Amino acid sequence: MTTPWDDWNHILKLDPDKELPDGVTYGDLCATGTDAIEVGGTMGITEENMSAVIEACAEHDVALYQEPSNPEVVLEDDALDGYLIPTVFNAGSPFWITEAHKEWVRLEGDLDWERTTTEAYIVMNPEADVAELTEANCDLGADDVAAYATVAEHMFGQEIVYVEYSGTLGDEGVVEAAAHATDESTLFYGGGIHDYDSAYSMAQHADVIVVGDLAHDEGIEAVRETVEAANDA
Ligand SMILES: CC(C)=CCC/C(C)=C/CC/C(C)=C/CC/C(C)=C/COP(=O)(O)OP(=O)(O)O
Ligand SMILES: O=P(O)(O)OC[C@@H](O)CO
Ligand SMILES: [Mg+2]
Repeated sequence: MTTPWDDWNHILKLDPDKELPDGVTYGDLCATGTDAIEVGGTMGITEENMSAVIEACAEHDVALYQEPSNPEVVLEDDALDGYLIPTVFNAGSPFWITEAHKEWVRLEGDLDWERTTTEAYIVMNPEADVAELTEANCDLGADDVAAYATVAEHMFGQEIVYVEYSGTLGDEGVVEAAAHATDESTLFYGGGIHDYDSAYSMAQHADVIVVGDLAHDEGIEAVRETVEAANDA
Protein backbone atom coordinates (compact mmCIF):
# COMPACT_ATOMS: atom_id res chain seq x y z
CA MET A 1 0.00 0.00 0.00
CA THR A 2 1.29 3.46 -0.75
CA THR A 3 0.33 6.37 1.44
CA PRO A 4 0.85 10.09 0.90
CA TRP A 5 3.50 10.27 3.67
CA ASP A 6 5.65 7.68 1.86
CA ASP A 7 6.70 10.54 -0.39
CA TRP A 8 7.06 13.23 2.27
CA ASN A 9 10.29 14.52 3.82
CA HIS A 10 8.98 17.54 5.69
CA ILE A 11 5.84 18.58 7.55
CA LEU A 12 5.12 22.06 8.80
CA LYS A 13 2.99 21.90 11.94
CA LEU A 14 1.04 25.08 12.58
CA ASP A 15 -0.38 25.75 16.03
CA PRO A 16 -3.70 27.61 15.82
CA ASP A 17 -3.07 29.00 19.32
CA LYS A 18 0.12 30.77 18.23
CA GLU A 19 0.68 33.93 16.21
CA LEU A 20 2.77 34.24 13.06
CA PRO A 21 5.77 36.60 13.00
CA ASP A 22 5.10 40.12 11.72
CA GLY A 23 4.58 40.22 7.96
CA VAL A 24 4.37 36.41 7.56
CA THR A 25 1.20 34.92 6.07
CA TYR A 26 -0.14 31.36 6.00
CA GLY A 27 0.29 31.53 2.24
CA ASP A 28 4.01 32.22 2.67
CA LEU A 29 4.32 29.19 4.96
CA CYS A 30 2.42 26.95 2.54
CA ALA A 31 4.89 27.99 -0.17
CA THR A 32 8.06 27.05 1.74
CA GLY A 33 8.30 23.74 -0.13
CA THR A 34 7.05 21.69 2.81
CA ASP A 35 5.24 18.50 1.77
CA ALA A 36 2.29 18.97 4.09
CA ILE A 37 0.75 21.29 6.62
CA GLU A 38 -0.50 19.69 9.83
CA VAL A 39 -2.71 21.92 11.95
CA GLY A 40 -2.67 21.19 15.67
CA GLY A 41 -1.31 21.86 19.13
CA THR A 42 -1.94 20.70 22.68
CA MET A 43 -3.20 23.73 24.59
CA GLY A 44 -5.65 26.45 23.63
CA ILE A 45 -7.13 24.64 20.62
CA THR A 46 -10.70 25.54 19.67
CA GLU A 47 -12.93 24.89 16.66
CA GLU A 48 -12.65 28.60 15.86
CA ASN A 49 -8.86 28.91 15.83
CA MET A 50 -8.55 25.56 14.02
CA SER A 51 -10.92 26.55 11.25
CA ALA A 52 -9.26 29.97 10.84
CA VAL A 53 -5.90 28.32 10.09
CA ILE A 54 -7.40 25.61 7.89
CA GLU A 55 -9.30 28.20 5.90
CA ALA A 56 -6.18 30.31 5.48
CA CYS A 57 -4.19 27.32 4.17
CA ALA A 58 -6.97 25.78 2.09
CA GLU A 59 -6.50 28.06 -0.91
CA HIS A 60 -2.83 27.09 -1.29
CA ASP A 61 -1.43 24.13 -3.15
CA VAL A 62 -0.11 21.95 -0.33
CA ALA A 63 -1.41 18.82 1.40
CA LEU A 64 -3.48 19.85 4.41
CA TYR A 65 -4.14 17.67 7.45
CA GLN A 66 -5.79 18.29 10.76
CA GLU A 67 -4.21 16.88 13.92
CA PRO A 68 -6.92 17.24 16.56
CA SER A 69 -5.93 17.19 20.23
CA ASN A 70 -9.43 16.15 21.26
CA PRO A 71 -12.65 15.03 19.57
CA GLU A 72 -14.37 18.40 20.10
CA VAL A 73 -12.14 20.23 17.65
CA VAL A 74 -12.38 17.82 14.69
CA LEU A 75 -13.65 19.78 11.70
CA GLU A 76 -15.56 18.42 8.76
CA ASP A 77 -13.99 20.33 5.93
CA ASP A 78 -13.50 19.29 2.31
CA ALA A 79 -10.34 21.38 2.17
CA LEU A 80 -8.65 18.80 4.39
CA ASP A 81 -6.80 15.91 2.80
CA GLY A 82 -7.24 13.98 5.99
CA TYR A 83 -7.03 13.58 9.73
CA LEU A 84 -3.92 12.49 11.61
CA ILE A 85 -5.15 11.30 14.99
CA PRO A 86 -2.60 11.00 17.78
CA THR A 87 -2.51 8.04 20.12
CA VAL A 88 0.15 8.27 22.82
CA PHE A 89 1.80 4.90 23.35
CA ASN A 90 3.62 5.96 26.53
CA ALA A 91 0.73 7.93 28.05
CA GLY A 92 0.08 7.53 31.77
CA SER A 93 -3.64 7.12 31.25
CA PRO A 94 -5.48 4.93 28.75
CA PHE A 95 -7.58 7.98 27.94
CA TRP A 96 -4.88 9.19 25.53
CA ILE A 97 -4.26 5.74 24.06
CA THR A 98 -7.74 4.52 23.14
CA GLU A 99 -10.39 6.12 25.35
CA ALA A 100 -10.59 9.55 23.69
CA HIS A 101 -10.87 7.65 20.42
CA LYS A 102 -13.64 5.42 21.75
CA GLU A 103 -15.58 8.49 22.90
CA TRP A 104 -15.09 10.13 19.51
CA VAL A 105 -16.50 7.09 17.71
CA ARG A 106 -19.32 6.69 20.23
CA LEU A 107 -20.42 10.30 19.81
CA GLU A 108 -19.82 10.68 16.07
CA GLY A 109 -20.75 7.23 14.81
CA ASP A 110 -19.77 7.04 11.19
CA LEU A 111 -16.34 8.55 10.71
CA ASP A 112 -14.52 9.28 7.50
CA TRP A 113 -12.21 6.24 7.75
CA GLU A 114 -10.79 6.73 4.25
CA ARG A 115 -9.24 9.99 5.38
CA THR A 116 -8.40 9.02 8.98
CA THR A 117 -5.01 7.66 10.11
CA THR A 118 -3.52 7.32 13.57
CA GLU A 119 -0.05 8.46 14.57
CA ALA A 120 1.61 6.31 17.24
CA TYR A 121 3.26 8.96 19.41
CA ILE A 122 6.17 8.28 21.71
CA VAL A 123 6.40 11.48 23.76
CA MET A 124 9.95 12.17 24.96
CA ASN A 125 10.20 15.71 26.36
CA PRO A 126 8.76 15.76 29.90
CA GLU A 127 8.60 19.59 29.77
CA ALA A 128 6.24 19.68 26.78
CA ASP A 129 2.55 20.39 27.25
CA VAL A 130 1.73 17.14 25.49
CA ALA A 131 3.81 15.19 28.04
CA GLU A 132 2.14 16.91 30.98
CA LEU A 133 -1.34 16.51 29.58
CA THR A 134 -0.97 12.82 28.82
CA GLU A 135 1.23 12.08 31.87
CA ALA A 136 3.65 10.42 29.52
CA ASN A 137 6.47 8.31 30.89
CA CYS A 138 9.39 10.02 29.17
CA ASP A 139 12.04 8.16 31.12
CA LEU A 140 12.83 5.93 28.19
CA GLY A 141 16.06 4.72 26.63
CA ALA A 142 16.71 4.13 22.96
CA ASP A 143 15.88 0.45 23.53
CA ASP A 144 12.47 1.34 25.01
CA VAL A 145 11.67 3.65 22.12
CA ALA A 146 12.74 1.03 19.57
CA ALA A 147 10.54 -1.52 21.32
CA TYR A 148 7.55 0.85 21.32
CA ALA A 149 8.12 1.47 17.63
CA THR A 150 8.18 -2.28 16.97
CA VAL A 151 4.98 -2.79 18.98
CA ALA A 152 3.32 0.07 17.09
CA GLU A 153 4.25 -1.41 13.72
CA HIS A 154 3.94 -5.15 14.24
CA MET A 155 1.31 -5.47 16.96
CA PHE A 156 -0.87 -2.43 16.33
CA GLY A 157 -0.36 -2.02 12.58
CA GLN A 158 0.42 1.69 12.85
CA GLU A 159 1.26 3.41 9.57
CA ILE A 160 2.96 6.28 11.37
CA VAL A 161 5.31 6.17 14.36
CA TYR A 162 6.01 9.63 15.76
CA VAL A 163 9.01 10.31 18.01
CA GLU A 164 7.95 13.56 19.67
CA TYR A 165 10.38 15.89 21.45
CA SER A 166 8.16 18.97 21.06
CA GLY A 167 10.08 22.07 22.17
CA THR A 168 13.55 20.52 22.33
CA LEU A 169 15.93 18.82 19.96
CA GLY A 170 15.94 15.11 20.69
CA ASP A 171 18.59 12.47 21.12
CA GLU A 172 19.79 11.39 17.70
CA GLY A 173 20.56 7.89 19.02
CA VAL A 174 16.93 7.48 20.05
CA VAL A 175 15.68 8.51 16.62
CA GLU A 176 18.20 6.21 14.98
CA ALA A 177 17.00 3.30 17.14
CA ALA A 178 13.40 4.02 16.17
CA ALA A 179 14.44 4.12 12.52
CA HIS A 180 16.09 0.72 12.77
CA ALA A 181 13.01 -0.68 14.49
CA THR A 182 10.57 0.50 11.82
CA ASP A 183 10.26 -1.10 8.43
CA GLU A 184 6.78 -0.63 6.98
CA SER A 185 5.75 2.24 9.25
CA THR A 186 6.72 5.79 8.36
CA LEU A 187 8.84 7.39 11.08
CA PHE A 188 8.02 11.00 11.94
CA TYR A 189 10.40 13.00 14.11
CA GLY A 190 9.46 16.35 15.65
CA GLY A 191 10.98 18.67 18.23
CA GLY A 192 13.40 21.59 18.37
CA ILE A 193 14.40 21.66 14.71
CA HIS A 194 15.67 25.21 14.23
CA ASP A 195 18.13 25.29 11.33
CA TYR A 196 19.65 23.36 8.44
CA ASP A 197 21.95 21.22 10.61
CA SER A 198 19.38 20.16 13.19
CA ALA A 199 16.94 19.32 10.38
CA TYR A 200 19.59 17.40 8.45
CA SER A 201 20.72 15.34 11.43
CA MET A 202 17.20 14.20 12.32
CA ALA A 203 16.26 13.65 8.68
CA GLN A 204 19.17 11.22 8.40
CA HIS A 205 17.15 8.84 10.54
CA ALA A 206 13.48 9.84 10.36
CA ASP A 207 11.47 9.43 7.17
CA VAL A 208 9.71 12.73 7.79
CA ILE A 209 10.75 15.64 10.00
CA VAL A 210 8.12 17.85 11.59
CA VAL A 211 8.88 21.52 12.14
CA GLY A 212 6.60 23.47 14.46
CA ASP A 213 7.53 26.44 16.65
CA LEU A 214 10.16 27.69 14.20
CA ALA A 215 7.42 28.93 11.87
CA HIS A 216 5.84 30.91 14.69
CA ASP A 217 9.14 32.20 16.12
CA GLU A 218 11.32 32.81 13.07
CA GLY A 219 9.27 32.70 9.88
CA ILE A 220 9.85 31.80 6.26
CA GLU A 221 13.61 31.67 5.64
CA ALA A 222 14.26 29.53 8.69
CA VAL A 223 11.55 27.08 7.64
CA ARG A 224 12.87 26.97 4.08
CA GLU A 225 16.31 25.94 5.36
CA THR A 226 14.75 22.96 7.14
CA VAL A 227 12.88 21.94 3.98
CA GLU A 228 16.13 22.03 2.05
CA ALA A 229 17.86 19.91 4.70
CA ALA A 230 15.02 17.37 4.74
CA ASN A 231 15.27 17.01 0.97
CA ASP A 232 19.08 16.77 1.02
CA ALA A 233 19.25 14.12 3.75
C1 LIG B 1 -9.65 10.97 19.40
C2 LIG B 1 -9.26 12.31 18.97
C3 LIG B 1 -9.99 12.90 17.84
C4 LIG B 1 -8.27 13.01 19.56
C5 LIG B 1 -7.42 12.52 20.67
C6 LIG B 1 -5.99 12.77 20.31
C7 LIG B 1 -5.00 12.52 21.42
C8 LIG B 1 -4.87 11.17 21.98
C9 LIG B 1 -4.24 13.58 21.81
C10 LIG B 1 -3.18 13.49 22.82
C11 LIG B 1 -1.86 14.05 22.33
C12 LIG B 1 -1.95 15.47 21.81
C13 LIG B 1 -2.46 16.54 22.71
C14 LIG B 1 -1.59 15.71 20.54
C15 LIG B 1 -1.66 17.06 19.89
C16 LIG B 1 -0.54 17.32 18.92
C17 LIG B 1 0.73 17.69 19.60
C18 LIG B 1 1.59 16.66 20.20
C19 LIG B 1 1.12 18.93 19.63
C20 LIG B 1 2.37 19.41 20.29
O1 LIG B 1 2.03 19.94 21.45
P1 LIG B 1 2.99 20.81 22.36
O2 LIG B 1 4.03 21.46 21.54
O3 LIG B 1 3.42 20.00 23.52
O4 LIG B 1 1.95 21.86 22.90
P2 LIG B 1 1.73 23.40 22.64
O5 LIG B 1 2.58 23.80 21.48
O6 LIG B 1 0.27 23.55 22.42
O7 LIG B 1 2.19 24.02 23.92
O1 LIG C 1 7.50 22.81 17.78
P1 LIG C 1 8.65 21.89 17.58
O2 LIG C 1 9.60 21.83 18.73
O3 LIG C 1 9.33 22.15 16.27
O4 LIG C 1 8.03 20.41 17.47
C1 LIG C 1 7.33 20.03 16.33
C2 LIG C 1 6.25 18.99 16.62
O5 LIG C 1 6.78 17.72 16.81
C3 LIG C 1 5.34 19.38 17.76
O6 LIG C 1 4.28 18.48 17.82
MG1 LIG D 1 4.26 23.10 20.35
